[in-house]
Amino acid sequence: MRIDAISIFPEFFNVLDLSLIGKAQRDGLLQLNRIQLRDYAFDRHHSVDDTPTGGGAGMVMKPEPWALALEDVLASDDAAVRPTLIIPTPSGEVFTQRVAEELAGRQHLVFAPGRFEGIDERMSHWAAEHFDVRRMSIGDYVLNGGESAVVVMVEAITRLVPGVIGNSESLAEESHSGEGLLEYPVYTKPAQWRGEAVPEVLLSGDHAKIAQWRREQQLQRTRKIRPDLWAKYVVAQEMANE
Ligand SMILES: N#Cc1c(-c2ccc3cc[nH]c3c2)n[nH]c1N
Repeated sequence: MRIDAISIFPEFFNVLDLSLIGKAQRDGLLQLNRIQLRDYAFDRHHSVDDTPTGGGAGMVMKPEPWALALEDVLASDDAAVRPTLIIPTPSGEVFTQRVAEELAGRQHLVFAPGRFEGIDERMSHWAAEHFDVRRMSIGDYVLNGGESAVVVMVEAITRLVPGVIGNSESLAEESHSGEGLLEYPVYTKPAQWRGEAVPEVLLSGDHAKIAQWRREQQLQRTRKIRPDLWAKYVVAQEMANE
């Protein structure tokens, strides 16, 4: 998988060189290119923003530097592959595990995190001629820019690429995977810690009972903590039993 991340703060993505995603890059499973947007602004100050047409507070990012950067990405891409352009925005579709699973199957992802009040709308209209454009939000809260969202999405997506996570079995038991239930509580040594013991069943060696306890914990947690996910789970169970 090739990933291009264009930003006025490309160093923001250095965190992706750590841990498993960094190793996946070194192993050749992922290619992560960081691109400085200001390299595509040719005035004396390499300015990438201007005042909002129609008035209003703040500044808006000009479309031209983005188009020039994206054209360079296209020029260095395999023409047979139509890249997916992900534009982080609070007004986008919600990024979920399902979306991460979908995008993990793509060959080439390009991220365009804006700053200021956002990017001139015409950029995404132009880009739609050359990319599959997805305006994406990582949640209902407001950030100062899209770079944090890119880090979140890249981690959620790339960990699903075969070979990136050593133990792919663990993916199936995680929150929001498979049936959409929350994950069960986990414990390790010591068996007794500051007055609290590990649940007895986990020490029993009875794998069937342990699996049953873990399943019950998933159901109880999901019902208590995420009634929205619980409702979806109940409907899915009813439909499966029809
Ligand atoms: N994704 C996402 C976002 C953002 C976001 C994205 C881009 C820009 C550019 C300026 N401000 C931004 C906020 N806020 N909250 C989210 N879930």
